Amino acid sequence: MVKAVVLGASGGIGQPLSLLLKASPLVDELALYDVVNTPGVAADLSHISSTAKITGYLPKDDGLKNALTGADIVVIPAGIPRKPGMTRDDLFKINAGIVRDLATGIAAHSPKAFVLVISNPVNSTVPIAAEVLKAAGVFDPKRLFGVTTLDVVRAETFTQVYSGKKVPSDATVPVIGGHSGPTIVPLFSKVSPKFEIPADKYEDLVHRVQFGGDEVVKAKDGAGSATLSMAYAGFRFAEAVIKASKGEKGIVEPTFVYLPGVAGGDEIVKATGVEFFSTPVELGPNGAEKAINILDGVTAREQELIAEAIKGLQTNIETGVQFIKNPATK
Ligand SMILES: NC(=O)c1ccc[n+]([C@@H]2O[C@H](COP(=O)([O-])OP(=O)(O)OC[C@H]3O[C@@H](n4cnc5c(N)ncnc54)[C@H](O)[C@@H]3O)[C@@H](O)[C@H]2O)c1
Ligand SMILES: O=C(O)C[C@H](O)C(=O)O
Repeated sequence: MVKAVVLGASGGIGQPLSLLLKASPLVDELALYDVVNTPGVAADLSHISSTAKITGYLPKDDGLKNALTGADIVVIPAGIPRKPGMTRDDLFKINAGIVRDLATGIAAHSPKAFVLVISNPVNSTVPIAAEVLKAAGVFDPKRLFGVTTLDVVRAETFTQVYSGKKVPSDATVPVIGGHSGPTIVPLFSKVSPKFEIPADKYEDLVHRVQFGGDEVVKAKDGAGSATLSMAYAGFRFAEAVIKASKGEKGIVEPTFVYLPGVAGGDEIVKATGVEFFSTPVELGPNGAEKAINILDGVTAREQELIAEAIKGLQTNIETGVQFIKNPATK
């Protein structure tokens, strides 16, 4: 039996993500939580004939507790999205508190669940969730993930656009680092099986992967950021976590994790100097079983991109950690 919970289920990401989870044969029970509209969204989805039993909760009547109790996997797309001219870090002021409060609920009501954080800025909201879980004494680094799958999906898509060739279906373009502008580092040299990127397209391709989110924010013109592609990516990652938890072997996805708590992570901390980092992670029954170090043998240009990413990440991570450790200074 798998119980999935979506926190922020009535939003632009939350609704299509809930639709995909409701339609999935991997999910037996689906609980939707938001500060608005969940009874309606749940009623609507309940008419779909897939097997997942669905319920909707609002904050009243212990809604968060009831949604989370018994959860195996909790996906968090709660929080405000960007408008043109904003960076993801501009969302911190509001979203940091939202993620802190939801993580507090998870610590109390579903401390063993896999927690997938979508809310931006991911580079800071994941450290916030980690600090909340640590303070409650229930932090398991193998079970907390920042969802960076949309960067991987974009890298796969744009690679095809720029090369004019189909990326083999068994190939993943690894994207490492974090989830904002220059902290996003696609490693085209590490695509396996090998896939040549035309040299004259390389810089444009990297830029599109790093700033793909801005393209959508601009096109939506004040109506938010990526929602449908994010729901697709969020579902892809949630499905990977669920399949691995059921024993399926060989599932590897890049994701933003707390490295010191994941096997293989220390080596990456040594190389980067940061404790939270997105890297390909082998998933298993307990979550993140192994952080895979793909930093060796990257190109000189990729080396530069990684150094730039680390600078940004250091600040973002510290901002998140301090928000919980020293709330008075915020
Ligand atoms: N990780 C990624 O790759 C990625 C991609 C796209 C968007 N995002 C981020 O995801 C977040 C959501 O984006 P969206 O477009 O769905 O926004 P949205 O405004 O459409 O939806 C957010 C939902 O969160 C709900 N919410 C607010 N406070 C809440 C709380 N305390 N508890 C529960 N629900 C709460 C709102 O009511 C709303 O329904 C944003 O922060 C956005 O930047 C991340
Ligand atoms: O760009 C955004 O603000 C949303 C999201 O992080 C994205 O990459 O699309």
